[in-house]
Amino acid sequence: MSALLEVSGVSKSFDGFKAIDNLSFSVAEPELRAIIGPNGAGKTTFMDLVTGKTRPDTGSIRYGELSRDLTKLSEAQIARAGIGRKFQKPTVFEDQTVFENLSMALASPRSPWTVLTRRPSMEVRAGEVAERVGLTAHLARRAGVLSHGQKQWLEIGMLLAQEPRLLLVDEPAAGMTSAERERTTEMLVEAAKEHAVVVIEHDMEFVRRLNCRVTVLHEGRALAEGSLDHVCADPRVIDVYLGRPETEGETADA
Ligand SMILES: Nc1ncnc2c1ncn2[C@@H]1O[C@H](COP(=O)(O)OP(=O)(O)OP(=O)(O)O)[C@@H](O)[C@H]1O
Repeated sequence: MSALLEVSGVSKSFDGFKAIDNLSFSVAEPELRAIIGPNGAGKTTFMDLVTGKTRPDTGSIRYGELSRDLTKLSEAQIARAGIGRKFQKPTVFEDQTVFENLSMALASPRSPWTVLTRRPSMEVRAGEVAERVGLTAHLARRAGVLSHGQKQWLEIGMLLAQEPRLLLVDEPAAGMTSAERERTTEMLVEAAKEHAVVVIEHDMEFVRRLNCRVTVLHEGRALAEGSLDHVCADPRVIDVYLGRPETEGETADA
């Protein structure tokens, strides 16, 4: 495993308020990483910085073998470089079928080398992606009639179809049933065998099932990093996020 993304000494202020404060963070390829932390810790801002939606005041964000500085690239260039982002709310084309949604995503691969290689047909590839996200039986259905969880899976599928190297996923479990949450963890664990996957999540059971390295953000800094058990035992993490057992247990502030 080598570092795919290397964030070094990044700070970002909004009207004098430091949302990200000298943050350093790296992710390997492949790797599954969870980011947890209290509201306002800077988790979304972190994703905004990596995807070019927000520019850092200081620091560098390097990516890939050529260590390209993402702070110099546009959002579109960053997406084309293989960084996919899933926002909290699903954004699928509700009037199109699952197959059509996946086909549209497949038609615009992010990685330049995918267009140079001979590819199986759209039907085959859409079928493969649908299987990865548990939607094989729903290919002909309109996306609008899917459950919330299925829409989230479809969007994950649309991102996977574009063959990202780094996938950023913001609170995928929100609003899902427990069965859907379980299926989603399996999906992300599977995806992280090939890609770098960074997941922001408040649901601690979900994070536990991801069984991966966890970074705790607090006031724009990485407060702790390691296994979930390791960070959960850190008194600083208990103070700012988990709360003492007699008050909140592991529920955090979801
Ligand atoms: N565009 C902006 N303008 C002003 N302040 C901002 C902006 N974006 C973020 N902030 C502030 O930066 C801080 C970090 O916000 P951010 O949304 O990154 O936190 P978060 O960890 O994602 O929180 P949550 O868990 O609630 O989503 C917050 O205090 C927020 O109000």
